[in-house]
Amino acid sequence: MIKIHDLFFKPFISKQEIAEAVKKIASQIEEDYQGKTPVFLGVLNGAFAFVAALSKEYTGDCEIEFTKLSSYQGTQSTKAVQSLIGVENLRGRDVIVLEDIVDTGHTLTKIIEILKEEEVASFKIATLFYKPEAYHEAHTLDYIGIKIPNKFIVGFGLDYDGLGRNLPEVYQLKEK
Ligand SMILES: O=P(O)(O)OC[C@H]1O[C@H](OP(=O)(O)OP(=O)(O)O)[C@H](O)[C@@H]1O
Ligand code: HPA
Repeated sequence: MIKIHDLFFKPFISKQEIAEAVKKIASQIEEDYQGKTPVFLGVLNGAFAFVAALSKEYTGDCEIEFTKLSSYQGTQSTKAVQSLIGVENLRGRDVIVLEDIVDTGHTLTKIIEILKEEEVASFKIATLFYKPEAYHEAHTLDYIGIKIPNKFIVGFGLDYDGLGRNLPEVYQLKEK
């Protein structure tokens, strides 16, 4: 068990399970994008670890870009998704959004709105973690690493109030 700020977390997803999920997504994308050069669009901050891991597994041509959106405060999602770094030069490109987690889907909805405005040629969504019980948006997710219950997690890019992103495995909030 670990303590971050005021809360306790228990081990939940191992490094090996994460590595397998990343490999699975990389090979699915490779199969779907043969002969193309997709742009991987990582959503900062949380997706940095997933983008780094996935891009090392991906053997085809790809470009890597980042955008920065923020919705979570503490352990709660807010509907006010702020765009902190915008996207550039995506017009006419095949974009694959790389998210560390899709939870309520508010962030994803905002990204999709932005990609449509940018007139990309196509877009798909890849997420390492997905909380189906929390997701209430209409858009289908194209590549899903690991489905998890609706409980707060940290590690592998995900934080609790700024801490925990550097943990190589994932921990789940321990309920009292
Ligand atoms: O589906 P949602 O409920 O919108 O949650 C998912 C988003 O929440 C986290 O980002 P956050 O807003 O915490 O910013 P961060 O990546 O900088 O931690 C995560 O990285 C996703 O982008
Ligand atoms: O469970 C979570 N943990 C950390 N950040 C998050 N952003 C959405 N869901 C989560």
